Amino acid sequence: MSPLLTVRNLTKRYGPRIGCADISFTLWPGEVLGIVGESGSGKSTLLSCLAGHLRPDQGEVIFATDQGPRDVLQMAEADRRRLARSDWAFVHQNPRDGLRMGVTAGGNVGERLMAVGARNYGDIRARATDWLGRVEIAAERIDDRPTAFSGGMQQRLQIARNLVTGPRLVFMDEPTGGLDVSVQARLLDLLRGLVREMGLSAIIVTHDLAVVRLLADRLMVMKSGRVVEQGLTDQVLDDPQHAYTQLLVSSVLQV
Ligand SMILES: Nc1ncnc2c1ncn2[C@@H]1O[C@H](COP(=O)(O)OP(=O)(O)OP(=O)(O)O)[C@@H](O)[C@H]1O
Repeated sequence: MSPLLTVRNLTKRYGPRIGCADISFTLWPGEVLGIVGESGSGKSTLLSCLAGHLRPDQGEVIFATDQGPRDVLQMAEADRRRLARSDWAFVHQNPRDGLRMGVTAGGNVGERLMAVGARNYGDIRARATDWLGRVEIAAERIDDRPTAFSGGMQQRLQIARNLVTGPRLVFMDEPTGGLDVSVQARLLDLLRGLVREMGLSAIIVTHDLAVVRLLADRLMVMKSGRVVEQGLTDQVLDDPQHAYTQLLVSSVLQV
């Protein structure tokens, strides 16, 4: 088996300030990597660089495309966009950033299928209905706009919109952030089911250790733009080696 994603020495500065520095890791197919750290540790910067939303200053991001491993950073913009559409998904913390609020729930899901070539209306609607069900949105809401949905429903719709095309790599930025605790628990449960069932490969940024405990196979702990510790999730959380991770785990650092 070859890696799905290989990241080498990724660095992004904002003027003199470090966004993230010298990040290297490998993601294997079917693996979920959690990235944790307090606010300002560089998690979002790293995720944005990986997903192509931000141009790093240095480094390599090698993705296993259908045509073999390619450095995403060296690709032509049009090729990278095509790859992002067909192979990747990005779940934003705020569903408004990942949904089209003026389009119906069914349209939000169906549009992604059309973007990768689906043309048959009946088929698209059937698959959209199926996916709404999988994220626990009643079929009768298919023609409602997300503006009529609660925050938790909007987030579940965003997840359906992102997973309907069967992406090979899913980026998630604080997927349960900004929701009530009970809504978070339900969403987390749903995500765990989908991750297992679909064998998803994902990179999840969060400051919530409960999220990574439930979803991530492996964990990367960031501080001041650098990785201070990485390993299997249970190992890192149960026996943290770095003093900063120990603080995070003991909840002294509430972020
Ligand atoms: N657009 C920007 N311009 C200048 N500095 C930035 C910018 N975005 C982030 N930074 C800085 O880069 C560092 C990493 O920030 P980043 O937002 O990646 O951290 P984070 O761990 O995602 O934090 P949060 O959880 O609050 O989103 C911080 O020092 C931050 O101030």
